[in-house]
Amino acid sequence: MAVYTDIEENALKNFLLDYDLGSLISFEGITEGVENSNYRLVLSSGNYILTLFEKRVNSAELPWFVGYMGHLAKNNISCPLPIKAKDGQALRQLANRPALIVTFLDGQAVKNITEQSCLELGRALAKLHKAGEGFDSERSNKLGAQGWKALLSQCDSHGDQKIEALISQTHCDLEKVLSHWPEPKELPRGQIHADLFPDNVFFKNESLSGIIDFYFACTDFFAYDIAICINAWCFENNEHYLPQRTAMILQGYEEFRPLSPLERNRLPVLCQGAALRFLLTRLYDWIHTPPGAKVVKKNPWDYQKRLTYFLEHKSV
Ligand SMILES: Nc1ncnc2c1ncn2[C@@H]1O[C@H](COP(=O)(O)OP(=O)(O)O)[C@@H](O)[C@H]1O
Ligand SMILES: N[C@@H](CCOP(=O)(O)O)C(=O)O
Repeated sequence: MAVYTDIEENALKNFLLDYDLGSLISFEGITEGVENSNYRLVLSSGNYILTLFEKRVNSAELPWFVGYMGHLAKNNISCPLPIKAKDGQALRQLANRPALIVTFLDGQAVKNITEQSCLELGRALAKLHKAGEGFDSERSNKLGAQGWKALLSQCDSHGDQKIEALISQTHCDLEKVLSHWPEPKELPRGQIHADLFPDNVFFKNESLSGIIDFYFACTDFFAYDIAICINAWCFENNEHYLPQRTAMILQGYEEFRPLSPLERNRLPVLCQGAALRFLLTRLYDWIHTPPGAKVVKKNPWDYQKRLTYFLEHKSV
């Protein structure tokens, strides 16, 4: 459960006085997620999500996320819309954390990934990339290739042999990936979601209904966002790669944004990098998450398997 920060009912009621959203009916911490503390709010005006930003989010960058989500919502992307308080500001403070209320999206994460859901994912991703073109403020990818070595250097096994082996193998794999990582100008770039896992894509009546969790969004290669989706959506039981799912993501994507031959050609290395990025953050969290935190830690070895797959197979 990802609730790192508890909130008191009275503090929440006081906080809500700054908004025109009516009165508090109920609220509860949300069990899913790993990054921030999320609460579902039932207010007299409807349902909302309250996020208290934790560890990885730099509060100076929050206005970028708020601006980006607002821009997407204005451009017909079904995503959470930040709610402004009476003073016109969406970003506030609660329980000593930066806090944001956004609209609640209907729908649920897909239970069984199908080729049809991958097709819809590809379409939605291309539309997201196109819609982001009008938002020209840049946010560098802090978890991009230039940050991987620093992240790995902060991982210490503390004598655990299994983790030691993972760290040591990752040092070798990281060098391999970096040795042929594309130069910044080599591929088309723009605003990307950067964490479009199945839990961040909602479906309703079998159709894709919305995208959430934009707090890793940044400016990077569009094709890297596709590579993240291939990692997250196209493996069965974390073991078996299903290329037909990738084909469907690409088919859906190219209906709205055709890939250049170079983007296609670089997809395998981008898939390696995407696997490595999630391996690294999961490894970091595996080691650093405090024992009492109400969060289910994610398994880094699942992404080591993907990385090994993409290092051994140079096509997607
Ligand atoms: N705008 C939203 N509408 C509906 N549910 C949401 C919304 N934002 C978050 N949630 C719920 O909260 C959960 C955790 O949100 P998420 O942004 O993925 O958290 P984290 O960034 O901490 O991992 C989601 O899986 C979803 O169930
Ligand atoms: N998707 C990442 C972790 C971030 O979790 P989310 O709940 O914010 O999507 C991973 O699987 O490692």
